[in-house]
Amino acid sequence: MHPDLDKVLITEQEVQKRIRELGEQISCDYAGKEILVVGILKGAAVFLADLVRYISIPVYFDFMAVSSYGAGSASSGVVRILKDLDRPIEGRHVIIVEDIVDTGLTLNYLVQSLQSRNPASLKVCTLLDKPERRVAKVKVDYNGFDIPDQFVVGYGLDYNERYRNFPYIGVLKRSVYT
Ligand SMILES: O=P(O)(O)OC[C@H]1O[C@H](OP(=O)(O)OP(=O)(O)O)[C@H](O)[C@@H]1O
Ligand code: HPA
Ligand SMILES: [Mg+2]
Repeated sequence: MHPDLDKVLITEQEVQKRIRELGEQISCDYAGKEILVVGILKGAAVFLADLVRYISIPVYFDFMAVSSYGAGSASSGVVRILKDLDRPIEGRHVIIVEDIVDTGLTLNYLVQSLQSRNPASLKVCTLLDKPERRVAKVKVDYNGFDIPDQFVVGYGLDYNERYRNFPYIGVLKRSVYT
């Protein structure tokens, strides 16, 4: 285990097993259709890359990059689009793919933005959900794991852009970020 971590919260094997289940569930739910997965950069890139390999129906990719900014480190809920989708999504079955839903502010904004573009359907798939921290009410359709209110890194999740490459989810030591 990396020395900056308190513990491994979800092992590589547990992550992979759960992503396989999510991919199979999505393939079953959308059988006979094709889907567009929208990855939210940068955190969701690792999850999306693994998830799509467990999806057996036709799947297209697009990506968005957003930045939330506010006073200090707390998200203000004001979200700015840094990179928008390459193409319109009207009439398509869209799944937003996130690594984590924390306050829900980012996702709340994204759902509103994409819903206004008239997709045939819009769902949300996240690897991690921290329900205790929720500020904005958002509906999550596919969730890998509920996790406690601890700062986690790995498998796409960063602290100051570090640790995204870990194949597992770990709890970062407080001393690293205080
Ligand atoms: O529910 P919220 O409180 O809005 O937090 C969740 C968002 O924060 C993280 O992104 P971040 O802004 O750190 O960008 P990154 O993916 O590039 O790390 C994460 O990937 C989600 O998009
Ligand atoms: O626990 C977290 N870790 C990394 N990035 C995050 N963004 C929201 N919550 C987290
Ligand atoms: Mg981040």
